Amino acid sequence: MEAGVACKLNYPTWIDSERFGRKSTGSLPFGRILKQDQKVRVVVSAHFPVKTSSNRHRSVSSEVSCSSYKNFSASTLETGSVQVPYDETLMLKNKSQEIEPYLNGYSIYLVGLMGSGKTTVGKILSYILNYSFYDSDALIEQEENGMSVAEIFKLHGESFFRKKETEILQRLSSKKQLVVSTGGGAVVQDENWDYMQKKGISVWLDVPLEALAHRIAAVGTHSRPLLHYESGDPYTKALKRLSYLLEQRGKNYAKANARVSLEEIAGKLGYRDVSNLTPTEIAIEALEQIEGYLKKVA
Ligand SMILES: Nc1ncnc2c1ncn2[C@@H]1O[C@H](COP(=O)(O)OP(=O)(O)OP(=O)(O)O)[C@@H](O)[C@H]1O
Ligand SMILES: O=C(O)C1=C[C@@H](O)[C@@H](O)[C@H](O)C1
Repeated sequence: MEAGVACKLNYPTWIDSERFGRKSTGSLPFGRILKQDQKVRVVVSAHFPVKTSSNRHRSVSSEVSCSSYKNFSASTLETGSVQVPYDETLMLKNKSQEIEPYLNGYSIYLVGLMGSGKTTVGKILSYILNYSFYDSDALIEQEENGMSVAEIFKLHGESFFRKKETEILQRLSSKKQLVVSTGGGAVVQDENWDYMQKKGISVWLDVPLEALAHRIAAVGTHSRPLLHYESGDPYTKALKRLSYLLEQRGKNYAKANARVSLEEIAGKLGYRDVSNLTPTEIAIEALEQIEGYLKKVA
């Protein structure tokens, strides 16, 4: 009787390169026919063409399986995984190319609490997708002759600011190929959702409150008027107010077409803390979630 031994190295999307073509996930198989009683030693060795100076690693799984000749339902003999360095910029580029046909020029509206990284991640997305970037808070400040959001709140009140925010979103809604970082409170008004959904996809950056409070405390609370109501050190002030805001707005953020949970990304990548995540890793996940949403509604 003849038998075949097959070996397979599974590789995930991010390992794709010109070498492997532009398939998504896949495997590199090889096989050999064995004569009766013949033994074979299998050594899995792979070189991944990832050029990177990064010391970040991800896991690639390997699998050795065996099947009888002409019978392709192989049984798995051994599975394992290797840690290989990866280049997050290359992964971001691959992901953006993969998503382009589905995205079809639709704008991306980032929603989330203050400090959730809408501006930081938004700029990365706009660069890689070749989209224009807008920050709705910054547009309001520009239109108010450079007055800061905090000054606008103080001088004209919150309702004036909210009206301006809606006007800005209405204006942006007629355009495609934008990445928009929206104000943290934009999700509260239904009208704003109509504008965001007109030619856009909404993405919620869901960041744990403690991480948000740390970020905000690091840059100071002075520019964020809604934190002025609280007392205590900057971290405590931020945490108290953000907890209240999330309670009020959680269901509004959850209306977004896609959700990017930093806790989930950290879990997936094996990081203990969300603060280990880079903005690029978050941007990659945002593209993945957008792709998932677009495939679902296609
Ligand atoms: N992944 C990250 N890791 C660590 N710090 C980050 C990350 N993303 C953003 N930050 C920092 O958090 C702060 C807030 O980020 P950013 O301005 O992008 O948030 P935002 O959602 O646009 O905030 P706002 O709505 O208040 O304008 C900045 O100091 C930024 O450098
Ligand atoms: O959460 C909010 O309501 C706000 C967030 C900021 O982006 C600004 O839009 C403003 O400070 C209000």
